Amino acid sequence: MDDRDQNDQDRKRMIGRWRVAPLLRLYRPALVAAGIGILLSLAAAFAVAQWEDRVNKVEFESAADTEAIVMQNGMNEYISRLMALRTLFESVNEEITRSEFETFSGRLFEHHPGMLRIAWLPRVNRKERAEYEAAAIADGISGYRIKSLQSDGGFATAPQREEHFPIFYSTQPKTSPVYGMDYASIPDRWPAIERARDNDRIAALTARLYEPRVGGELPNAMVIVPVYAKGTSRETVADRRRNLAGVIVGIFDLPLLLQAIRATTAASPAISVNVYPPFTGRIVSLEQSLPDFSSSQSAPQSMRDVAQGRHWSGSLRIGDTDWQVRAVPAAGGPLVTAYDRALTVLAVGLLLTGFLTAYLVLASRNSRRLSLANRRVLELAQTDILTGLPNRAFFLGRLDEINREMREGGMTFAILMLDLDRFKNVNDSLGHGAGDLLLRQVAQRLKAALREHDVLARLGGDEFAIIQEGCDDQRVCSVELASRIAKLVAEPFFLPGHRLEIGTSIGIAIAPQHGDDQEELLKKADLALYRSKSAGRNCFTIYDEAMSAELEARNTLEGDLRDAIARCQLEVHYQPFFDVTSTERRGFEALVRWRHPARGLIRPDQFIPLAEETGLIVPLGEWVLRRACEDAAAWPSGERVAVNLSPVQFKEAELFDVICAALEDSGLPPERLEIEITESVLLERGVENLAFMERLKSIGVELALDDFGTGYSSLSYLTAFPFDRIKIDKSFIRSLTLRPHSAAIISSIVTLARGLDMSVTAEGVETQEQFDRLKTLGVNFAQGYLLGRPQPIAQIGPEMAAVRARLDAA
Ligand SMILES: Nc1nc2c(ncn2[C@@H]2O[C@@H]3COP(=O)(O)O[C@H]4[C@@H](O)[C@H](n5cnc6c(=O)[nH]c(N)nc65)O[C@@H]4COP(=O)(O)O[C@H]3[C@H]2O)c(=O)[nH]1
Repeated sequence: MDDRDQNDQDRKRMIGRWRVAPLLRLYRPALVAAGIGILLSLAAAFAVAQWEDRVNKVEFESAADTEAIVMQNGMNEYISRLMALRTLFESVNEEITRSEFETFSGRLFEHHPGMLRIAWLPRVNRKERAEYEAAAIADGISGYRIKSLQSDGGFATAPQREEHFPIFYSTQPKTSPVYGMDYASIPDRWPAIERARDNDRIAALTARLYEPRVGGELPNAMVIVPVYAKGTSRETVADRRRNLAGVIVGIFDLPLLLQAIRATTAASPAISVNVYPPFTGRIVSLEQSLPDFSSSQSAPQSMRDVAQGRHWSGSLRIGDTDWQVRAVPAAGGPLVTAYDRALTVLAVGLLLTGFLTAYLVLASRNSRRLSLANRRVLELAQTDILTGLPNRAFFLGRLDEINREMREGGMTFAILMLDLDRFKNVNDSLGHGAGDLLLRQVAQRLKAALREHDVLARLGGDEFAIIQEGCDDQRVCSVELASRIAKLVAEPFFLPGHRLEIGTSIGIAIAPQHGDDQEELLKKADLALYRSKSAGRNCFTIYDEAMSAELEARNTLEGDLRDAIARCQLEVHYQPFFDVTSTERRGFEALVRWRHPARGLIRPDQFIPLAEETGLIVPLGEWVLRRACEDAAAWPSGERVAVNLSPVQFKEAELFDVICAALEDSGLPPERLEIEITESVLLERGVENLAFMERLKSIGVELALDDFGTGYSSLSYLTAFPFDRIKIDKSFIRSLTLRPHSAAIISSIVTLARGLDMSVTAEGVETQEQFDRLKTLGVNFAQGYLLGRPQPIAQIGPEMAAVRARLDAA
């Protein structure tokens, strides 16, 4: 795994703390919609099903009502035919002959297919028995005799009794054995005859035929119509018993009868009607005797079936009995609730739910994609591309979070601000590619020094920051970490072809001790860092309150400095420099002073860095330049003025014009102006600065390399840039008489300068001894307290006289 992958994972781990979102939560809207949709669809389908059911019920009951009325009318019609036969029997004077009976019955059969059999059973008393039997035989029924039905189904000659009701006429062929069968001898039929007789009403019962119709296994409806003797009274039961002439028996094939009625009345095929025998004292197994009068195969098979499903109950009056009628919707017919509308509603509901769910799933997916993309953008926005570390934005966000957590939890944490020392040099000398490589290596080392939950970020450039938390003693912990880091970063780095040594300055602020808001803590860590930097780099500093006081003082100073230029509080002092050989004065270096109304005279060391940081050096420098040119214009023509230019001024595009304007306005010849620059100017913008220096040289201005020996003192600068003079820093001069190798260095500088056609000025010459040694070493010019301190312009004259005397005496 390379560094970038590792960084990627680390970053994801950090950012991942707040980005976990379960899939279920993502699809929650779709799932909720699906759930609600299914429930609503089911509820709507259920409501529609109920409604369909109600509508069907009403339709079914109305159809069943109609059907029952039609059946009753049809049955009444059959009964009325038998009543007509009774009328025939009761109205004629003569006895009805067999042929008349057959003719009448034949008509009945013709129009009423449900009429299975008709018979005439005269009332025969004991005395008339023989006469009747003889008459029947004479009428063509051979062997006619009054018979009683035996339990084995056979016949025996009926025993003598008071009265018999034998079949005399019948629609059966004359050869049928039923002729002569005495109904008075059959247990269930005799009571029916008695009921009919006593009540003068048609009695009805279920009966199995002695000679069943082929395939007719179901009981038939038998009706018994009493026939009384013509002209006799039937007022009282006694009258009726006395005057009964016989009974007409009609046997209905109920299935056929009802089907015929339904056929002729165009009954609705949507219902199936079943008729059951009336309840009687006998135990009748209704399940077993269930007749199915419908044509449907799938009709209910039992009363229980009927009762369980949708059904209609009524009765069919046959004679003196009420037959039970049950109607059910014909299977597969229109009155069976098909629930097609409910199913349609359910299907449409589910379809819509499906569409909505699919839409929400897609929308959720899209939003997830979008949020992932957003997260990626956020990750990128919070990542430093170069090192893969979190960037400033992430750091500040995290700092805010940790700050809040800590405030609530009452714990502490530390911020460590890091700034690499001399990184700029690497960038400038080896190029940005090398600088980038170095930053990556630094990032890796820093990461290695941290625990997993510490936050490390690159804030930009060569600035890194760390949040360290979770220590018992945060101060001790942060110091340990800072020293570990300082040591790690001080170790050499190896870039292709280069071994580099840098360092890091660290500023530490501890929360909540040093503040409880993000801005304050960062400011204090920065202050501490600033202190580390000014303390000599590759060290760490913990913030203390004095730093803030210092900052405050600095801020005040900055404000004052802004006013200083406008209020003419700045002064230029001049320090002379002399030709070492001739002891002739060659000119003055212009050194700015600030006459502060409260603090008195302030030296440039105390405000130039501030002016450079704040950019005030630009107007300040221009003011000094103009003043120096103006003052120098009045000096003897052989004396020059040297003016310091800050690296910050070098970045100003108008600097050349500013110098030209100062020369022009003052009338000072350019050859009498010397510009002093430090090596740091050469470190950056080398090409541009070289061009600028060439331009100055082209108009005659001289250039001096100031403070030589304090910075990098790269000899390559001397050859690359067109300097006229090298100014050896006073630190060398100070050690000149103390350390022998200082003299050797100065000697080589002099040799080098000569070779490059440059002159050498020694700064900070304070003693005669130094002066003499410099003279011996071949230094061209000397400047220092021995020769004259920086003085206001007004004091230059008297001072100079004293100096001259001193030099001459030497
Ligand atoms: N100990 C000791 N010191 C001596 C002796 N002879 C001269 N000096 C001091 O050495 C400094 C020489 O100036 P510098 O190296 O250009 O160093 C200057 C220069 O870099 C900067 N500076 C002064 N004026 C200006 C200005 O107008 N513009 C800019 N950009 N920088 C300025 O401030 C620095 C300090 O200036 P000063 O405080 O005036 O300090 C001056 C001067 O007073 C000596 O014998 N012994």
